[in-house]
Amino acid sequence: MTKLLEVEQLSKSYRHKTGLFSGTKIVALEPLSFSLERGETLAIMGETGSGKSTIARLIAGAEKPSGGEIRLNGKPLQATDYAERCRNIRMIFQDSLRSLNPQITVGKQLKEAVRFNTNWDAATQQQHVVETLRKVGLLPDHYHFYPHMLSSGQQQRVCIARAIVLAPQIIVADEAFVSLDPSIRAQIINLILDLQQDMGISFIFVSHSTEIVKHVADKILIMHRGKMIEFGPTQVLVNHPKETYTRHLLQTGTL
Ligand SMILES: Nc1ncnc2c1ncn2[C@@H]1O[C@H](COP(=O)(O)OP(=O)(O)OP(=O)(O)O)[C@@H](O)[C@H]1O
Repeated sequence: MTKLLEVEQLSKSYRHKTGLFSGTKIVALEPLSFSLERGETLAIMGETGSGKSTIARLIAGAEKPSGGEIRLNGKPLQATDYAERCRNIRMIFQDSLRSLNPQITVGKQLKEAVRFNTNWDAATQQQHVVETLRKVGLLPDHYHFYPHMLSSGQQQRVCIARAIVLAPQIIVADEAFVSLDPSIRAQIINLILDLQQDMGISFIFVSHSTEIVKHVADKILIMHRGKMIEFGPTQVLVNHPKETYTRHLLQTGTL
């Protein structure tokens, strides 16, 4: 059976644009391959600068790879295929709360995506947005709220609503919940698990939290200095890691 997501020999390099090292190459990601099945959750872990966000951005299409291929349901994703990728793969960024427009109501912000991606009439669009707000634990009335009228936990729910409003196949979250209070973070993580069951969405999330990763992830990908050093089912990596680095990271929570 075709896998939902296949990443093959994906790599990324940057060039220093200015200064003494102008023109020299920075290898952010050495060629790596992995795959993800429908409804699975993949956690990407590793120290700062190891390439985690680069993988997240490449999968979400926020950047172009330097090499390799990403396939969704067996079909290669082209960098130019913006509309299709936007529908199927959504990203929740680190600063997602700031990405909400303070001057536009929650409902309108969500409706924009629906308007651009469907041919539904205005009433159906609005109904779909209200349903989506319900799915993330918000009320129909929140449609008319401006972001500042909501708590940070509710704002995070809006960001999740925005990510699921087009029923994507994959959501990529890059340290999206790190700034939340621990109790709210737990609620948001549980919401994601519920959505995953209800909608069959796959999640890819970058995290430094061993506790959350063990709780949520089916598979873990460990990065070290731009290289994937280990990838496999969570139980295998936690109980029988091949690399000392993975053991330190998952068993003691230290690098
Ligand atoms: N736009 C860019 N231009 C040049 N170098 C970059 C750029 N983006 C990332 N890098 C470099 O690529 C490497 C990997 O960065 P990346 O942000 O993917 O790491 P990370 O593991 O997500 O780190 P963190 O945990 O701090 O977010 C780093 O050395 C970084 O400096």
